Amino acid sequence: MRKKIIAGNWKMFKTQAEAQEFLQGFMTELDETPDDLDTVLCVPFTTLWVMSKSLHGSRIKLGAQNIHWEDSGAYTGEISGPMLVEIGVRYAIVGHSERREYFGETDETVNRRLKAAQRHGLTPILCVGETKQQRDAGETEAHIFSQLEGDLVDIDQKNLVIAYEPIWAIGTGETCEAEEANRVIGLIRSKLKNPDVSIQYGGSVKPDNIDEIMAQPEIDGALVGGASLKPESFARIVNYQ
Ligand SMILES: O=C[C@H](O)COP(=O)(O)O
Repeated sequence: MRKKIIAGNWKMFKTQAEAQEFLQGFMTELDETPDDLDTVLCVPFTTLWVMSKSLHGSRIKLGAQNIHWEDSGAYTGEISGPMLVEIGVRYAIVGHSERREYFGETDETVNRRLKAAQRHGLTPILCVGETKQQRDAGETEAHIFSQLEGDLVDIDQKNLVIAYEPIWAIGTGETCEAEEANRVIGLIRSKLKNPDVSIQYGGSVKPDNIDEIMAQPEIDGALVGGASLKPESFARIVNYQ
């Protein structure tokens, strides 16, 4: 059965003090979440530990924004599976378009990072999506299929989440129409071996569009950037109707 997963991706925002302040407000605003919904906060590495302590015993799960393919080694600036697992992390975003664009992530390194996450029992959230140029050129499907082909080589699809994030909708306020996101996510699902993989939509998800997004039959959740930074807006998203 497909699980619903709403994850906040804080990107490079919030100090430890700001993270704790967020949590106080967020917990107050949050309704009782249903059993089939995972709420996840993917926070910067520096706030993982304090968040892990604060979230102990709560139903909110912790996520990292990246993971290295090796368990240890001379990889300055990277973080490994054992380091994340030790402090209670459960999810790891892999292959976000910002990692692909600014930090040279390729389908091959994404594939290696996915394998590392699974090896350590973490659930990877694999991000795929097209640029505006690719969409305008009618290359959306071909691009996403090519990403999936490279990223998913020898990946166990039993412990995997995919996020469809059209790059042109990230941080722009320009949301992909819910029906269109539903269509692309259906196409992504048609390429998977396991039909029960949860597939999220990401890209300018806000309190005022989450209900329509979550009403789509193919969409199992959301990966939320900007709107996950404010307690009241992220709580409204998690409390979707
Ligand atoms: O990981 C989250 C996405 O990049 C979406 O970001 P956004 O909600 O600010 O558009």
